[in-house]
Amino acid sequence: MNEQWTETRLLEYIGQIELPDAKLAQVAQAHSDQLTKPPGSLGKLEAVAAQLAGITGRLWPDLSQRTVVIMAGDHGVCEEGISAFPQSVTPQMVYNFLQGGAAVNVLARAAGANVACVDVGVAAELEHERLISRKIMHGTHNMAKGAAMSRMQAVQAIAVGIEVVESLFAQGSRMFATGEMGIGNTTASAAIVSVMTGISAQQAAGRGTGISDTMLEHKAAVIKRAIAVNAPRVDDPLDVLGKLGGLEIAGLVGVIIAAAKLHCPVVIDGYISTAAALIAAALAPSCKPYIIASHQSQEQGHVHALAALGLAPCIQLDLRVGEGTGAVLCFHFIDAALKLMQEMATFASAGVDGKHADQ
Ligand SMILES: O=C(O)c1ccc[n+]([C@@H]2O[C@H](COP(=O)([O-])O)[C@@H](O)[C@H]2O)c1
Ligand SMILES: Cc1cc2nc[nH]c2cc1C
Repeated sequence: MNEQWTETRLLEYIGQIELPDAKLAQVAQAHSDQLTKPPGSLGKLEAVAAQLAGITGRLWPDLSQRTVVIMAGDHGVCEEGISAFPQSVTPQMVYNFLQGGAAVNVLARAAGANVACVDVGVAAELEHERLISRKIMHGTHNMAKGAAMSRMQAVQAIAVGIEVVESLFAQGSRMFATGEMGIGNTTASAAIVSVMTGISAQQAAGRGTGISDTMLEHKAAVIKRAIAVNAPRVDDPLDVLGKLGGLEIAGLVGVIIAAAKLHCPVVIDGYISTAAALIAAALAPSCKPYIIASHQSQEQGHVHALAALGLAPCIQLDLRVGEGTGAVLCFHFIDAALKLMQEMATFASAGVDGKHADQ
């Protein structure tokens, strides 16, 4: 473990996040308006290209080196019977990521992305040469009975995310996707989303890995109990994260914050990643313009979580696997947006009459 992070150090780090370059984003949009298409007709692809220019400070950023960071952690709340799968699947899937056989590995290879897998809190001893071992604790405590972790542990897990991204950046990565693995983490995410957005536990609870109607009702009751037992303070994101969070969710908070600090786009995945984004945005509002929402998950609370962040997802494929799958898929759209900006002819260069009837 590297040097301990204090809350003050974290807030100082957050204070260094700069706003994106709004002028360059405007220049990118003006260029887009010169391309041979009706203005705005490439929709979100145009908006993303302008956002990338603002984030990176370059009209044609080189984002070819990109990494999906998979944070793995376990959840004490599993003892309440809220998942369709046993906790042992978390370490087993970590080895699957490291061997390259999971859905996210296949999609990452197709999108030219590296996979970085981090043990931030798996409840088993893991050893592998490619594993980034930064375990804070062996899974969280059961949030239905008390705090999932201490405030200090939440800060340390955020610091893991920051340090991992700083190190990947030093190795050349310029775009990040958030991924995670943790049996039980849709319960922790739902609790966070419920507190941060004001939706009920029933609205926030989803089927996760595929639970029955009866289990879904029980899961909502567990989430409600966890919120009542812990009484998290909604205006204190570290309090919410410590009491209801997962270690991998905290790790992803750090990933988002560090990407913003380093002027890199960070593409968020499904429900768990968006719960992390809600905490990150509350802790560091300046990181919000660096976030790109990839997809809308099947988890019923996801649409509310994205709306609370003011984010619209790029795609809707009914995914609910997590791992960073949807975020990595979104890299293809980002590549497409940049290629259009760079390779399309302008009205002037192609001799196409670009005068709009209303002008
Ligand atoms: O990303 C999502 O929206 C998503 C939705 C449902 C399930 N998951 C994945 O499934 C696991 C959590 O499901 P559960 O039922 O154990 O809470 C965890 O490893 C997540 O990566 C992920
Ligand atoms: C098999 C399996 C793979 C996963 N990937 C992310 N969460 C998962 C949960 C399960 C159960």
